[in-house]
Amino acid sequence: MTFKQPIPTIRRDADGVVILDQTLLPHRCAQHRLSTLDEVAHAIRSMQVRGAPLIGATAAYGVAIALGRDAADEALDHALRALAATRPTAVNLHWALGRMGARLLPLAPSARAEAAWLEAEAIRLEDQETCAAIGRHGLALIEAVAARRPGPVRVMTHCNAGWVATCGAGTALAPVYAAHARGIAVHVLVSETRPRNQGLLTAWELREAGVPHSLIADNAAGILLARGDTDLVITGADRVAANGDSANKVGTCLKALAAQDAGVPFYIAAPFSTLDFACPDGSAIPIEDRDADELRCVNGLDAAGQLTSLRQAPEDMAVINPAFDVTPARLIRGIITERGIAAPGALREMFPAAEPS
Ligand SMILES: CSC[C@@H](O)[C@@H](O)C(=O)COP(=O)(O)O
Repeated sequence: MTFKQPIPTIRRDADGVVILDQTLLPHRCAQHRLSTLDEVAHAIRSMQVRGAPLIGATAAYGVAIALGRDAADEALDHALRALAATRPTAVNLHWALGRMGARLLPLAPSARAEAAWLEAEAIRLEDQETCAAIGRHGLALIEAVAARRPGPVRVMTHCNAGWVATCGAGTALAPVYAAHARGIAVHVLVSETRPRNQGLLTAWELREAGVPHSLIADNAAGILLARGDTDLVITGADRVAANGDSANKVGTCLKALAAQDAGVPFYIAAPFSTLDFACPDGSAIPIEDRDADELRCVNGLDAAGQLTSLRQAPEDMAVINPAFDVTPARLIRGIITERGIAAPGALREMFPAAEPS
């Protein structure tokens, strides 16, 4: 059964795109139209759109939007650079821009805008297929647990790697949706994911889909793993190095360490476009540092139901805010891709023809 996004995370609208604004979720479901390169770059930087596969698709549409105004070599070069500068860690962004550049640079300027729209649409549609295939491969892991013991299969995840973060069903949540569709009982443990609380997006989309879940504090993961309340951990990734080291939302590595200690298998689910064979290991993955106010302030609804930002730490409090961490390959049982589940140390053997992104 093909997964249909309840609200498209991105769709073409004439010479622009309409996005689901993730900065307002889970409190408000609002869509915005983006019609300039600057608006697209801002949407990615501010995380109105976020999640590695969706960032890549959005950037591809951003190129098409820019070329609709000016398709000369300089304008194309400017669009590719401006979008590449928005966020450093998710390699899908750079993969998508590389693909757009390779497709468009050889063309005459007059042919570029139309070709850019077609290529961006292709990236979006391919992501739907990719998510579905990740779901099919990951489903086998959930089925294996369900066959072993009664009761719901308890899957812990971190951040949001569901449909909201992609153009399809998601990556880490795709196996969960596939299991739910098959009638296999699952219960998802959703960590909050401070400071940006992407776990709330995960809890929101699971609730909308009727998938049982519990929101947990990030710091509760250790005890829930140690006392045997978790069968599997599955998270997404923003960049997987050639040796299998995987960057994902900060806090992922702590879950992998706790999972290893508790003997719970830890999996990464990511499309092939997240594998970066040009990056030898995790130490070469650029880690994004984000604004200190993400920690000093919390967003939520006030008593009148208005979205508001509350300061919880003084304006001048020193903050360190890395947005991602790197989970070493030795802690990862497998990487669930659309082409199958690979052992992290065997990516090159499993995908020998892979081009560096
Ligand atoms: C399918 S999304 C995979 C990852 O991009 C996701 O787990 C993640 O870390 C997202 O980070 P974000 O900073 O919210 O873009």
